[in-house]
Amino acid sequence: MADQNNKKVVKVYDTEQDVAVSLAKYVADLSAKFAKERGSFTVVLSGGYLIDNIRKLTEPPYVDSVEWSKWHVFWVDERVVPRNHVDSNYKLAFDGFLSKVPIPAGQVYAINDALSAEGAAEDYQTVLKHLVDTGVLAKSSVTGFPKFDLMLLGMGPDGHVASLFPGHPLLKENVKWVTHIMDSPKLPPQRITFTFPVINSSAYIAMVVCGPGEVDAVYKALGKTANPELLPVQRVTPEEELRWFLDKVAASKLQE
Ligand SMILES: O=C(O)[C@H](O)[C@@H](O)[C@H](O)[C@H](O)COP(=O)(O)O
Repeated sequence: MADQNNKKVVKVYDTEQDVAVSLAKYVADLSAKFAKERGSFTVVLSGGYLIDNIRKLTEPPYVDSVEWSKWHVFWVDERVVPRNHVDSNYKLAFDGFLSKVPIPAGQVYAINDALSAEGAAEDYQTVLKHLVDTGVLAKSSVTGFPKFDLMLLGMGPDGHVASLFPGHPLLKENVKWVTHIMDSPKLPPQRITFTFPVINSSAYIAMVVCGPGEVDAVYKALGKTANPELLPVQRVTPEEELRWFLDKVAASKLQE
């Protein structure tokens, strides 16, 4: 299924293993493209199952063939906990991915865990502004917001992406690049998150959803019945391509 108008591609694979294989190739191809075109590759991670879904990148051939030295790694959202806490998205990514590939430590932009939620969001935005000024991070000529090369996102059962939850006032934030939330319905409650203008200024987004937990949300987001109130995930419209990676279980209602 491909929709040229809004640059959305929906791919359904038999198993989660097939998703992981295809996702690794997709990421590696984009890494090669941006390393060649821009000399750097800016990749945004989320928490949840996504880190497990990208595990094939830590294995041959990718662990040897990807130009890891060009990678700059960011988080679309982070929980306000110490970096070694079990709830930390940084820890999740480090244990499952970053500790297994040779990305230079100075190119991994963790959230400052010594600050409050508000302070950490401001600090992260300052880091991003500096990287735009130095040309590591591109800037969208359409929106003026930073333009990440690739965001790797998951979706929650309520259709949330990053820490942007249904009905929450933060969905409307259109000035800040990074903001904070003190009342996240998914615990822990204090988080920092990219805003929609930043998410939607990115070049490519992979939306990775496998297993039974999000069957209804996938159907609401992609099914034929129009959903009167847009889920956060339905507001995701990157500049080049939004590609859904689903396994058959997650897509089961779509295929009825
Ligand atoms: O900090 C977080 O909670 C994540 O970054 C969040 O945005 C996640 O990607 C979705 O909630 C999907 O989570 P699952 O993959 O666990 O369903």
